[in-house]
Amino acid sequence: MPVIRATGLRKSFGAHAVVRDVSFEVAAGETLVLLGPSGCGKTTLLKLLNRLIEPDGGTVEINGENVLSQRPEALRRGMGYVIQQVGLLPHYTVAENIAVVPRLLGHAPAAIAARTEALLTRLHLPPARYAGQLPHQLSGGQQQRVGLARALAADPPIVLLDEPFGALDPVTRASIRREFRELEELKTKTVVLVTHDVTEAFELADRIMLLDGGRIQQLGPPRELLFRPANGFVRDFFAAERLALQLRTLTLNDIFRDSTTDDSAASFAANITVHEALETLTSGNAAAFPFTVAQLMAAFGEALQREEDGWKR
Ligand SMILES: Nc1ncnc2c1ncn2[C@@H]1O[C@H](COP(=O)(O)OP(=O)(O)OP(=O)(O)O)[C@@H](O)[C@H]1O
Repeated sequence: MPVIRATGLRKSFGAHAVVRDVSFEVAAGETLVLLGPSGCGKTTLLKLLNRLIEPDGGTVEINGENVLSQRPEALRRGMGYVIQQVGLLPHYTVAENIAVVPRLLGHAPAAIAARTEALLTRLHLPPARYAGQLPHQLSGGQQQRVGLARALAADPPIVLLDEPFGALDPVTRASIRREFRELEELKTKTVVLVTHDVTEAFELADRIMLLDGGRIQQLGPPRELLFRPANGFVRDFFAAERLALQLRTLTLNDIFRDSTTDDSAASFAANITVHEALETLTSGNAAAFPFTVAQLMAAFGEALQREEDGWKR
């Protein structure tokens, strides 16, 4: 049974239809990324899941139960929620901010303290230094980490994230994203994440839902949207970053799979991406793999050709 099942969701503001007949499922432990241009309805769709917005039509079921049969407060406590503006309480310390939901749930103070400490440590905010600080004493990136810690504090099985790295510069954004991806805490959770950043979507998603004008244009694994676009909108949406996305999507396994030039794919981690291998090879570690940059790029070119041919067939 899917953890989240949305069926025929519709929402208008006045005459403006913002979400139009949207249906999807999210499996346990899956990360679904809602992607699309500004105003396409991503945030509205996310808020329909935790009843911050009620639909005009359609249903949302969480673990098979219609959300309308649950009290909104109870529902939201089972779903961590991170908003773009972080929304930390300015007069609460970092630790107090993180403890808000566990306190509401009546968790024991000692358990809350232990959990707060563990989360701060994992998010690279040493508790001895940061637990007692106020939000305004932190950088934007640190505040967003606290926002994430707060969403995870009560250990909710579902986490909803609306542009969680939105306020950051690109470099900080990329590094926090890496930490986020490696966070043990999130690997077991069902995550729905909103972004308009294509690279972010490709790095984090198990599946991407690309929206335009309140409708799903395509829903599938990143490589499917890239290599099998369902329509012109999908193709155009990724056009500007196509090569970068292909480098991040194809793995060594993919490009050396049918290759006669190299059959030693098994001798290295074949599930790393071409992008990662290139970074390693060009950062002074030329002996890291049994192939050169030129051989890697040739194999990559051949793999792209195979994908294109497969598409034409
Ligand atoms: N409460 C509201 N009242 C009226 N219109 C709204 C309301 N909330 C959202 N809208 C409109 O609905 C449309 C979709 O908004 P939404 O925030 O879901 O888009 P989004 O894809 O998340 O965009 P962004 O990436 O810019 O945040 C927008 O045109 C917005 O102006």
